[in-house]
Amino acid sequence: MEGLVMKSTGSWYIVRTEDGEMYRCRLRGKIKLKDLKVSNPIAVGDLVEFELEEAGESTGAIHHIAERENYIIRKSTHKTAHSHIIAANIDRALLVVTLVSPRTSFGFIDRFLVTAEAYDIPVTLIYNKSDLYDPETAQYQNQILKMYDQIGYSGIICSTVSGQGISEIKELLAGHKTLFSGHSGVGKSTLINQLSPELELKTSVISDYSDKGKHTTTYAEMFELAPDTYIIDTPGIKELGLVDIPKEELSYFFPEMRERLNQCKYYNCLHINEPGCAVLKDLKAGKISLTRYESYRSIMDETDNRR
Ligand SMILES: Nc1nc2c(ncn2[C@@H]2O[C@H](COP(=O)(O)OP(=O)(O)OP(=O)(O)O)[C@@H](O)[C@H]2O)c(=O)[nH]1
Ligand SMILES: [Zn+2]
Repeated sequence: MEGLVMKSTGSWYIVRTEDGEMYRCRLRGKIKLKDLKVSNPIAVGDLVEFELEEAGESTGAIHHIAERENYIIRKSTHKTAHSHIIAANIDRALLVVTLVSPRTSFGFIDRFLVTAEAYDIPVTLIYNKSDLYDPETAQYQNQILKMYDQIGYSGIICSTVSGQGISEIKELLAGHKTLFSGHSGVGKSTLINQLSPELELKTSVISDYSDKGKHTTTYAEMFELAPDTYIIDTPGIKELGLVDIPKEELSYFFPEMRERLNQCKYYNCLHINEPGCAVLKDLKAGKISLTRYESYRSIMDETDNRR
């Protein structure tokens, strides 16, 4: 049988077949892990083949994992493994942010975007709580939306109170697997529940299956919103694991810098104070956003300190 992994803790996996049946599966024997040291060899979003342990039972053994298009990891809580795969085969990530109550920092947004670039996952920014904006904030919001849009991160302004943007988000999700992320309090759960009124019911079905009273909130879970349309919720996952990017390569993960790299005088320009730097020139000219550049420098300092 074939199915899609809806939840993965590392010791068992909830697999959904095309007819909508759920199976609790384990790994049969050892599947080769290549060189990646992870606590869960199979992740949410993986397509797997499995066999029923016994005819008529709802437990199975997985014997094959289809090759992944992409995956995203975080640091593992296990002592023995380096990382935990949050999800695989993601079509798009939505980062829910807010300008008010609470305000999401540019640093957080840009770290998320760098990570997504590194994993090759397109991102759309969801600016929530627009019902709380005064005219000034609304204007500021438009500037920010435009700034990110120009470098390839489209945005949708939305509100779960007024309903603004909700249908646009639904359209974006249709037919895809979409990862939802965002700081606590931005309205991620409220939004997800509005996108699918039946979701709460489905959530409880999955937890009945797997949790047995134990609370494991740091595992991503996938839900079906509509046929062929899935969302991956990441409760309690604060940040995506920022892969360790050498500082010489960091600018490659900022699209607005990447497109200027071959215009810098030095091929190994770090865009800090080098003469003939195309990034600094366009930063001064206002063609590169100062907040983006500040995030670049701050991520670079962090990597320096970790080494
Ligand atoms: N005014 C306003 N409040 C909202 C909106 N969306 C959500 N909220 C409120 O924001 C608060 C946080 O919403 P949640 O959905 O719990 O946020 P979350 O991001 O899931 O947070 P965690 O559950 O902590 O991860 C709640 O009080 C919501 O009612 C919105 O569009 N406008
Ligand atoms: Zn440069």
